[in-house]
Amino acid sequence: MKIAMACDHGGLRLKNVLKDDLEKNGYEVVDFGTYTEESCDYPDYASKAAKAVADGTCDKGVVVCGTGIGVSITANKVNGIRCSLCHDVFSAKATRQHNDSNMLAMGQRVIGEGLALEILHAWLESEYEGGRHDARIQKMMALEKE
Ligand SMILES: O=C(CO)[C@H](O)[C@H](O)[C@H](O)COP(=O)(O)O
Repeated sequence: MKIAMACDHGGLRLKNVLKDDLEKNGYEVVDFGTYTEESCDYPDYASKAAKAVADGTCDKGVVVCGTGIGVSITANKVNGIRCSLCHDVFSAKATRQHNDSNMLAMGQRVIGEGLALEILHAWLESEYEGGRHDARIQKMMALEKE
């Protein structure tokens, strides 16, 4: 599975921890930056990862900033993206099972690395349940066409 990743300066350290873990576990990572701690603007990087997921270049995406909020708002502006900001394992599982989330956002200034790794794996390893959730997702995505 190919994972698009991106961050700003506020999420660089956590992104690198998550990236190393993904690569050790056999995932292919495409890292859209940023690559240094120099202050930058999260939309410049989160948008690239989101577009790579939306156009099918990558299967899923993981984005990180200080809070996770800026990167998640950015990613959700791209058509086809359902980016979920998760700081607990229950939500990470639920958003895959119910929302068929295709991107995960987390905040380096909010949670520690251990919990972030648990959330990442819960999210990646949970499957969409379909059924009653299909119509709800279709209604959400129809808003992109209004
Ligand atoms: O978008 C954010 C806030 O919701 C992120 O946390 C950013 O990383 C943050 O705004 C960056 O802040 P900084 O003071 O420029 O480091």
